[in-house]
Amino acid sequence: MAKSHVERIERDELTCWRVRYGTGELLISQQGAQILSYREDDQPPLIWLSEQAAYARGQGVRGGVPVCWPWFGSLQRNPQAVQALHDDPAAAPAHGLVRNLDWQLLGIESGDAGVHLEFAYNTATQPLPHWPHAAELRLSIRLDGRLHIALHSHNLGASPLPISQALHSYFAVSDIHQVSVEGLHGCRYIETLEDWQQRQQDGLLQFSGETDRIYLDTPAQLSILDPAWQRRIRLHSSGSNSAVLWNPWTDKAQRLSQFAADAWPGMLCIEHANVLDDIRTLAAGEHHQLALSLWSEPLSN
Ligand SMILES: O=P(O)(O)OC[C@H]1O[C@@H](O)[C@H](O)[C@@H](O)[C@@H]1O
Repeated sequence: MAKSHVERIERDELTCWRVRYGTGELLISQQGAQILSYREDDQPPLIWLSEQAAYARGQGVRGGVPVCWPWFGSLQRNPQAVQALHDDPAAAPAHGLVRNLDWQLLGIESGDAGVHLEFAYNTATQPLPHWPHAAELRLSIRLDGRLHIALHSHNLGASPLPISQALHSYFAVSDIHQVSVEGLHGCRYIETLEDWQQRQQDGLLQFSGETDRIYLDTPAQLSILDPAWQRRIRLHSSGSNSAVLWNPWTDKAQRLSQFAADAWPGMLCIEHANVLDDIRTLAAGEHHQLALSLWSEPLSN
């Protein structure tokens, strides 16, 4: 029977929970309900956390799985309907408003089958700056040999609520030059580094320079093939048909906060999302769930 254990710890200014189940260990901060790291004892981390991460109030932590909501990326690059919910789109921060705020921990269930934590953020009781709308967010995190993350949005208002969002997951890889992403063949993508031109993926995605792409019509199953670490990270999602693939490479790495200049070969972001023509408009009272399960398999499988 796998053993489980949950303990509350402080990392500098942030309250966190360290969660163990069997060979798995998760670290989660209350700020942003952000998964900071995830590893299984017998292998390198699955989720990457920067060596230069700062655990400071009001500042996103570099790495883990930040929640981007109620918009993803630059608000001004979002469809007009998403921008219109904000009082001042030109002054809005990237990646929405909830990644730097404390969420409420609703409960922890720990048992033989796994450990489950549930966080909530209610914009009716904890208003967001310049975004005067009522919605409840829930983030469910379950560790049971695999990691399951579900971001649930509920429109509490009387009008339709258009949102974009993402689980901005940073994955740990042996060396970005050697990994491939499987499952994107045939998908349209927006090349944000070249005037947001639309292109189409042909075959596996491999990396040879700065990458910042928005893939559309994405399937429910993607994977990261990592021969040097002899593993494949499986990613199964629901409620999402878009994904952002990002590696800053050499130059952008030097400009990023909390990011060592030589850290870029060891990480890859695959951000399961609802962006561009995959944004979701929740009718009054409607719910939407964006979910991701991840685990690794040895390459012989
Ligand atoms: O530094 P931030 O706000 O966490 O954003 C990191 C990256 O997030 C990615 O989602 C974007 O596509 C990149 O363009 C961006 O640089």
